[in-house]
Amino acid sequence: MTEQTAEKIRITDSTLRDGSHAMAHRFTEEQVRGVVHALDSAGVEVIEVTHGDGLGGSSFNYGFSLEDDVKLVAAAVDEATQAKIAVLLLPGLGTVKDLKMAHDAGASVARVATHCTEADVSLQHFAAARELGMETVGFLMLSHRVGPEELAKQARIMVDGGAQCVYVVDSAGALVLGEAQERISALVKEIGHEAQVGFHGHQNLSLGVANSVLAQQNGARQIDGALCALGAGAGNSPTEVLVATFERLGIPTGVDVQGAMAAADDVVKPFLHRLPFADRGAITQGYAGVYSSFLLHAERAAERYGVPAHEILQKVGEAGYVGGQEDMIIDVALQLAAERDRAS
Ligand SMILES: C[C@H](O)CC(=O)C(=O)O
Ligand SMILES: [Mn+2]
Repeated sequence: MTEQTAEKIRITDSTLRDGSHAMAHRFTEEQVRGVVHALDSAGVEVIEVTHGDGLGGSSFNYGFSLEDDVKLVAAAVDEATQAKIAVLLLPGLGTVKDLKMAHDAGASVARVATHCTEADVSLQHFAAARELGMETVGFLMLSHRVGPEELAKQARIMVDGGAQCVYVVDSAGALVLGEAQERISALVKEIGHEAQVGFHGHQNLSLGVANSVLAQQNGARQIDGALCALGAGAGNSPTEVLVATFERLGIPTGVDVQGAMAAADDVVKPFLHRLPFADRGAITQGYAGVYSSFLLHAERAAERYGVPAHEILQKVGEAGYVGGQEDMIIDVALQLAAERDRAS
């Protein structure tokens, strides 16, 4: 083991939020308690618990949750001894009222997510979160869609609005090494003296962990992961791999590597029906820059209309659809089915 003298980074585990996409939002209270107990015991400091699309996400368009978000947040808070419980909120989907209810249930970190060019819609949610005394984190989704300078300007808007950290969110798993690095550097330059910078990776091109290491080397101090990579698309950077890799690099995370590996293998793996995997659909998401949470929606449309999921995702990428436009997946599937019928 290398001697650890570098600045500590904070791992936020999103198994119980990004993993909700991969679980079709079917987490039970028992699963939430088991995962929180294991992560908390391993020393993970922040655990995110919400519907995959955040507070208020349970709906026809995004998929209904099995259990109410606030009930799961309360269970997570009850189970944790040291970890803070975070919630995600997409303005317009989740409201300030939802945030207050999550706060009343014990959530202490508010992560407010917007499309990478729409930071201004987060302002009232940051103000409300700060007023509630919550820690605030901004999430700039689909960060590959704009260049580093524009992304840094959006991060500035979030920080001026009350964000204490802003994440480069590689929602499509599309950022390739230097592309992640230059976005992190631009944010650190713009907001680094006032706020932290974070990185949220997806494994569609299998670069989540490598991009996270580059993010840390370029000044990111908060990094997201999920046990067994459980997340949308090919999943997130696996928490257990992140902590093992950072330990080998001499970067302290405060997380016990054996504890994280046990949490993945003994707690999460047994309830998974399918392990996140870079199959043709997920790779297409990274390659064509498609929002990872569109995967299951595309697979369902593929089955319903008899067209390949990867073809739907390729077209969705070409059209540039963003989170919230899940209904367009059906539209694309119908167009492909019509083309197929004309051709035959
Ligand atoms: C709502 C999204 O799933 C947030 C996220 O994790 C991402 O964009 O990636
Ligand atoms: Mn994600």
